[in-house]
Amino acid sequence: ELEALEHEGREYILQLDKAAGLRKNRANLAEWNYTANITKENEEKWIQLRLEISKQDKLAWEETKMYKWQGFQDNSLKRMFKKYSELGVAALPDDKYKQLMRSVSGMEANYATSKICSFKNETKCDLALEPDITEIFAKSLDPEELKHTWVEWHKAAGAKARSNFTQYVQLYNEAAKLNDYKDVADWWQADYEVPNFEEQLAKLWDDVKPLYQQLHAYVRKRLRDKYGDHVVSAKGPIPAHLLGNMWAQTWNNIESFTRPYPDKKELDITQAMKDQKYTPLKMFQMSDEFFRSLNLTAMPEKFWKNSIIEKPTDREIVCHASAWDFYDGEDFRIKMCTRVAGEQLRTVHHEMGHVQYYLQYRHQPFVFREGANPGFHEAVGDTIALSVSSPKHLRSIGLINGDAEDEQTEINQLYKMGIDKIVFLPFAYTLDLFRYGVFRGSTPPEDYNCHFWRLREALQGVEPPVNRTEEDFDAAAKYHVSANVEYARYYVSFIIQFQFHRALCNIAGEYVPEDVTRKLVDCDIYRSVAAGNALANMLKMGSSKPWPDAMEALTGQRAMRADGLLEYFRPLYDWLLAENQRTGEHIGWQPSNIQYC
Ligand SMILES: C=C(C[SeH])C(=O)N1CCC[C@H]1C(=O)O
Ligand SMILES: [Zn+2]
Repeated sequence: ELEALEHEGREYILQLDKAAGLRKNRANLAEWNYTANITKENEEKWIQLRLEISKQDKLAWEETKMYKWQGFQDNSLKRMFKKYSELGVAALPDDKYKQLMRSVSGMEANYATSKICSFKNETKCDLALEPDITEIFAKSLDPEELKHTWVEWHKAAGAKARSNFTQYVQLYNEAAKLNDYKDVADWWQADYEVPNFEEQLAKLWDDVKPLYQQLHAYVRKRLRDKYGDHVVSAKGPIPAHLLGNMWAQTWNNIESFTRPYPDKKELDITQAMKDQKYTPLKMFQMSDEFFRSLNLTAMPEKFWKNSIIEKPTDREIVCHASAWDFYDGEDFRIKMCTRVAGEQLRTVHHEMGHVQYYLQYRHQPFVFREGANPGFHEAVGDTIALSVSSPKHLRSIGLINGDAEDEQTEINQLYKMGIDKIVFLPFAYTLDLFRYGVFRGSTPPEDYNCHFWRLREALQGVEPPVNRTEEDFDAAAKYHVSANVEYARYYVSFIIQFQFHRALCNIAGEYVPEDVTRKLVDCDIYRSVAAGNALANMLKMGSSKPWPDAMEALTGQRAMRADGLLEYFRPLYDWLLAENQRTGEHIGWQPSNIQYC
């Protein structure tokens, strides 16, 4: 009898899954049409379609509830039923669902179309985040220009989003409760399927904090050397506008004047890419070739036809890089306003990693066509980029000229990787610790900006360039806050990508513990079919099993741990400890003199 019920349940869920796949295809096409051409008409079409689809989702959900699936034998079948037992935002009544959709697309459109006036020419007021403002932050060494650009962007993209954001929090929390969660923080953390996710994040930060503090102290000293102690104090937080990035989330753009051994050549490959006439298409073709060298899947023909890899000039689009699965097994796309620069080559690999994951799990039921957890999806491309960023690989593709690997160039290399990977962690941690507080109500709207900056100062040791008030809303000046994209996934990714990298380097024979000729920092898995097959086996699983199973399949570990990252950066940590002692630099930071609460 139970056999028959389970058999009937399987028939049902597989047919439901196919129908759900078609709905995802239609929804993603409508979202693509809106974000690739931001108009009121396309926004309305996307909202109407999601409303129509929510009705079909609700019918399917009512029917699924009738099955006694908890008692089934087949774990995979139970996992499918469990996932389809959660309705999602469609649980909201129509009017509230529409309001929620409008508040998010309103924030996202504001972010994507915000323009500011130039510091150097105040009548020129058409500067967009990409490429104009990003280029200013990458190149300008004028603290006043950087301050102006920072303040204007945060006014246009942050403050303007405050009312939409407040409404979004209210409605999204209602949807969370309708799905049996306490609040959205609870809902977001459920995707990681561990009971103590937030404690795990805190433990990882405890493990990495000493390394971050040493790097922070060293960079603050080098910035003080550059700009003077009236701009950068000896013991306070670092002013956020001097770190080469609007959100101070990666400091790679200040490598040229802060690297440990300045007489050794610069490792940033942007100039070499420009000299060699790199184009966005060439960057994508190189990434595709790297994946193929691992015996992974080539980008399908539709990818090259349908993707947008350069900023269009005839319309407004969401420029923030994104990868898309249209759930039909052949239509996969990237939308990116690509610039020819070193950090963009990493982003290209990041996005191509998403598409490779889509390709590897495209035979799974639709409901399992996800990352093992959201952090896995963000880690694939970055893991490949760790090999691409190695001096050995960059030399092999002619982006850096030969230089004997000595102690000093290795420290410079680890420093370059550290100001990208280590400094990102407290930024990512801040962004969702802040939003957990917002969704839980411990951060009410009147405290949004004060709590945001209190966390940024406590964890990142950065301060705003000027005083802030609750007229501002600086969190929304970051894409993911304006676009309702959860961010702990990146914090997880920047930890587990080093576990993945170490495992793949081991399999490729590129890394042997304690063997100085096989160091992790020099590892390049390029052309290792063995490494590619191991990665593919993990990617093929999608979310069909709990993520510890996927982690174990590739690394032999069942938990996310900082040991991979700490092993990778060990030589840099030792160097920073000695260097900061030599210069007597204060480690850590005292409270800022800037007012923001
Ligand atoms: C490139 C993407 C698209 Se999923 C991105 O948002 N990333 C990649 C690294 C961190 C985060 C960011 O830019 O804030
Ligand atoms: Zn991503």
